[in-house]
Amino acid sequence: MPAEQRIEVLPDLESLSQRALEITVEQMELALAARGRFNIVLAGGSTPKSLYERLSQEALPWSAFHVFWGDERYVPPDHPDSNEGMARQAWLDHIPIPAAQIYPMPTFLPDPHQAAAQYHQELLVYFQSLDKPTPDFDLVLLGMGPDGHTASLFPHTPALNVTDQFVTVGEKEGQPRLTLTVPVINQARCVLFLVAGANKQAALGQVLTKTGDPQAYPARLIQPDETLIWLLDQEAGLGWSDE
Ligand SMILES: O=C1O[C@H](COP(=O)(O)O)[C@@H](O)[C@H](O)[C@H]1O
Repeated sequence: MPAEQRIEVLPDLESLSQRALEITVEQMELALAARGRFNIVLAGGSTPKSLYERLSQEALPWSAFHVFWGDERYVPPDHPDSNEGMARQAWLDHIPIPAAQIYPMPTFLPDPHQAAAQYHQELLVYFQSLDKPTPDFDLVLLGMGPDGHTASLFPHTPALNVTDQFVTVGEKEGQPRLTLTVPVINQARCVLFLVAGANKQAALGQVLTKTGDPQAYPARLIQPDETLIWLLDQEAGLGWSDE
């Protein structure tokens, strides 16, 4: 159960993205004040694109950013489905984050299991250099699909139950994807869900009422100890508000 949990419903995707920008900057400020760097995990899919475009227009202390991904389709970065490619085009290509502080998932390797193991190792080495045995990200951005999946944690798949790795192989319609595992996401200081569109309403009902089976609605598995924020647009969040 998160120490702080809230749901905010915004009129549309643009206002949701603006609110996500404000929260990202708040979390960045907290992280910089406490630890001098900001470890952020990016979501894929379509919803975060407008947030990334807004970030590209900001003047932030980019040299303190360390950027990771929560999931990736097993395609090269110049493929239209690539989460890395989308984030670079919308945001990262336009601001001076040092290249060495951007940590894409290694989809260039022939075997996704090998890639998951390599990204696990990259995270282990990075966080050990900060004296942390396991990743404790400052902010994890997540989306949610109409089926209740988040990152590439799809309903009724083995990836949901992986607890001994930071990264594993998810699968959608026979296509492999890389994904952070549930324990790693739950160890973040703040998890911020961005959910837009009427086609998410039914799954949200299962996830937010806590009645849904977590294996059927994997977003239910995301319960960080510290802060969990849901930003919903009006269409997705009809009837939802914690106020
Ligand atoms: O497949 C994916 O979709 C989810 C949700 O995407 P959206 O397009 O509905 O915003 C996303 O969280 C995940 O990263 C992505 O790979």
